[in-house]
Amino acid sequence: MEQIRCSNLSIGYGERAIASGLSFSVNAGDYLCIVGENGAGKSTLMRTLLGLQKPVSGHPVYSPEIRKNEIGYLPQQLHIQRDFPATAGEIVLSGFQGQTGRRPFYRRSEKAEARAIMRRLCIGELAGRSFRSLSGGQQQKVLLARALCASGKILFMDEPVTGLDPEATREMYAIIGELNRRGMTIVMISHDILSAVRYADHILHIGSTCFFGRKEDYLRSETGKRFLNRREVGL
Ligand SMILES: Nc1ncnc2c1ncn2[C@@H]1O[C@H](COP(=O)(O)OP(=O)(O)OP(=O)(O)O)[C@@H](O)[C@H]1O
Repeated sequence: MEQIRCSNLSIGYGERAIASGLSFSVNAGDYLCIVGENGAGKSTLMRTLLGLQKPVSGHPVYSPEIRKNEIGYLPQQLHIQRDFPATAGEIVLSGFQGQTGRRPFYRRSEKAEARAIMRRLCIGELAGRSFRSLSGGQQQKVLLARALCASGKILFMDEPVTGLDPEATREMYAIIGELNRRGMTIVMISHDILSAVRYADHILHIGSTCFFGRKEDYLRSETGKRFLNRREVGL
């Protein structure tokens, strides 16, 4: 089932387009990686898909079956957010904030679900710990758990493994893979092209040349070959 479709979408700021002619679709259960050079507009595209940034022209179309509270977002992390003075449990629960409206408290069912999500990510025992005392990998799992409170169907992630050590990176990819196997649609920006082509089933490459399609076709395409070669020789 198709969940998102973009036809000839232009993204940018004000009148200025950063990337144009973007056409792609995302189906239920897809694992899509968005790749491309620095500054190509990957984060801008993700924010546009989430309705946080106005498109220059065109607009993303969501299936009517997708409700806003079924879409989770793990934004690119800034150091400043990591100093947040709250417990890990409070941070995870705040993922329900979009759904509480004016209600100044969380429902018992929300608390139970937050606990269940934390247990699923093996961070249940961190609930009472201060967020800023956690390691980078633990913090990222807490932020992923927070995003999962709001994502029944689609999870958007902007470079979720940046700054993590190899072990924490492997764990994050394993968790994301497991969520995808359970049916969650994954849309991820990745700088790590080798992991992108390892884990994703679809690739959207934006930049001076664009590509959208299955991973196998990306690997055979000129865009894909050029980008992978450049990365492998460390340019
Ligand atoms: N709020 C903004 N106003 C104007 N221009 C912006 C704004 N945010 C980003 N840009 C510009 O838009 C372009 C694309 O930025 P974006 O962060 O989307 O690229 P990216 O592909 O995610 O980059 P990176 O790989 O470095 O994370 C850049 O030239 C950036 O300077």
